[in-house]
Amino acid sequence: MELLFFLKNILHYLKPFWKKFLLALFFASLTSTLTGFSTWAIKPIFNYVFIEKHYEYFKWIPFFIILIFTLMGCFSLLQAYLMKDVSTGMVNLIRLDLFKKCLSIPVEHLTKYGEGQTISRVINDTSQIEPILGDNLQTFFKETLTVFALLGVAFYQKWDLTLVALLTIPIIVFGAKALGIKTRKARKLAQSATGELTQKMNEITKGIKEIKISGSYDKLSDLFLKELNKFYRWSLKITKYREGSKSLVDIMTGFGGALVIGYGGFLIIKGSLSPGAFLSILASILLIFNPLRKLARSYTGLKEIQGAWIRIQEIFELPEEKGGTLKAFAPSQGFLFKDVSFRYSPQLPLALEKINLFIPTNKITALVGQSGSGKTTLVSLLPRFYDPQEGDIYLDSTPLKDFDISSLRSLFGMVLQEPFLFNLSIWDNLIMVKPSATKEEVIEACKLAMIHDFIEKLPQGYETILGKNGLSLSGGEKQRLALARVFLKKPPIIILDEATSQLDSITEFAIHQALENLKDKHTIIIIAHRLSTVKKADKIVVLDKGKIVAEGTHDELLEKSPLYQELYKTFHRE
Ligand SMILES: Nc1ncnc2c1ncn2[C@@H]1O[C@H](COP(=O)(O)OP(=O)(O)OP(=O)(O)O)[C@@H](O)[C@H]1O
Repeated sequence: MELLFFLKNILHYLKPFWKKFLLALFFASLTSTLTGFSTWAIKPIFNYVFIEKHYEYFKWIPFFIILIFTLMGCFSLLQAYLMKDVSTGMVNLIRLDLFKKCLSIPVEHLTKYGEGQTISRVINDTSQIEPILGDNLQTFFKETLTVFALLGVAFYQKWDLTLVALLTIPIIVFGAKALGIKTRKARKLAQSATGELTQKMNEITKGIKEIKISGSYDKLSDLFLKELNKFYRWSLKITKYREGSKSLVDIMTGFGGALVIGYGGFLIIKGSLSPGAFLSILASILLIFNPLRKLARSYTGLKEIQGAWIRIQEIFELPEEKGGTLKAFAPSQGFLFKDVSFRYSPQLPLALEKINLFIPTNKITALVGQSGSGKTTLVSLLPRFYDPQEGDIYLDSTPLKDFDISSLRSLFGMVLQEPFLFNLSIWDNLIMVKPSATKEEVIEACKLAMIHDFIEKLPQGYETILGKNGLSLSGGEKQRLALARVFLKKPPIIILDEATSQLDSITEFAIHQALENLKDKHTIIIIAHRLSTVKKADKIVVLDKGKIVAEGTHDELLEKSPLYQELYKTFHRE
């Protein structure tokens, strides 16, 4: 049942390639027919040429053999090429679907497995199944046809002798089944170890400076070695089971051959079987075991794919983001949080508790509080990166859940402390948020973000390709580019989460001046530790351990909020 479900899932990806697949099957059937024909022909040729002494035809036998084998070779090549085309195409479709799925599942689920494990599922697990899928599809269809063709010949010659030879088949079937189950488990665990290796490498490349300074080489190498050893052990087991199924068939070939020779010899002596028929059956039976060996291998291969597929399926089964049908609009009043509580997972404490808050439109609202107080979490609920477990958030008077999710997100522009930049030109990174932007608009946005002069000085200017993840830029330059994106898109709602933390005070002041000018038409939410940047905000919200403890203007809070006073004092001391 489980296998059927899996096959149904995999074969769904075969649909676009069915013509090539059928053509491949056609060539496979030609190869199998020729194999059957060549064994069937032994009897008449042997009896006619050697027993009945028509030696004048003897000279044609080598040509006949060369012709048959050349045709078989050509058909086999065509069939293998087409099958490879089909299997690679299928895996590409699976990868594309996985990629799209990753983009459409909620952030919390995507981060559940860790970056490395997720990447590994999309790239490594699929690449694991590709060669086996190609190999298996062709083996399965071609060898099944060959087995039937050879069985047909053998039964036609002498059915009872053929049945005797096939006494070994149940042993092969049960053996292959048991080994297949073990292979599936081993493949799943080997893939999990590969995922852990990718995860570790991912962490190492991200934290390379800290690792070098902390001198934690040995500890990390040990962890890496542990995963390598896991992979090594499971890979060896897979080979053991895979080769085991082939060896089982080899052993059974001996038994099958012995049975045919024993019983067949007895029939010849008794005079009820001609030597030509005996040879033909013996060739068929011995030839059957070769495709049977491949089929047994193909079965364990199928189980191997199933092991890798279980991990892929886990991603496919993750729920997708659900939105409503309403098209979102720029708020005319603002956002309202009503009794909102949120935790990242059931085991973790509340990150936000009973939040009641109004964020007015076309004003600057600032969120302040100590590290871990819930500021980033609070703003992450607005574009619905996460949904609260309790309470509701409203855009004007409509719950956020009623809006179509992508139209809701299109209202926002966000700049984070570590902005994300693509490995593309500066120009492409900028116009990503507004593909129709003119050169003048882009330059104006960059001037507002105080990055235009810097870009102009680069040898390739706006066409400069950024290093992977924008590594060639300093933290402050990345932040200014990300701010330029926001100035270019001019979205109705702008969220700046520590977006100017890496800028010098003069640049930061100039950017906040530019933001002030946007204030009348845009709702701006700022998270900042430097209180100088939020002093002018229309409303400042003070958070502490996931709760709102005070709200007001800078002056009001200085009077009434001890925590704000404390934060302000600390800031001035710094
Ligand atoms: N993805 C996550 N999974 C689990 N817990 C998280 C996650 N992100 C944040 N938290 C936890 O939620 C709480 C609030 O974190 P949040 O990032 O919102 O605080 P913050 O006020 O923005 O902090 P900072 O000023 O340091 O950025 C913290 O206890 C934090 O450990």
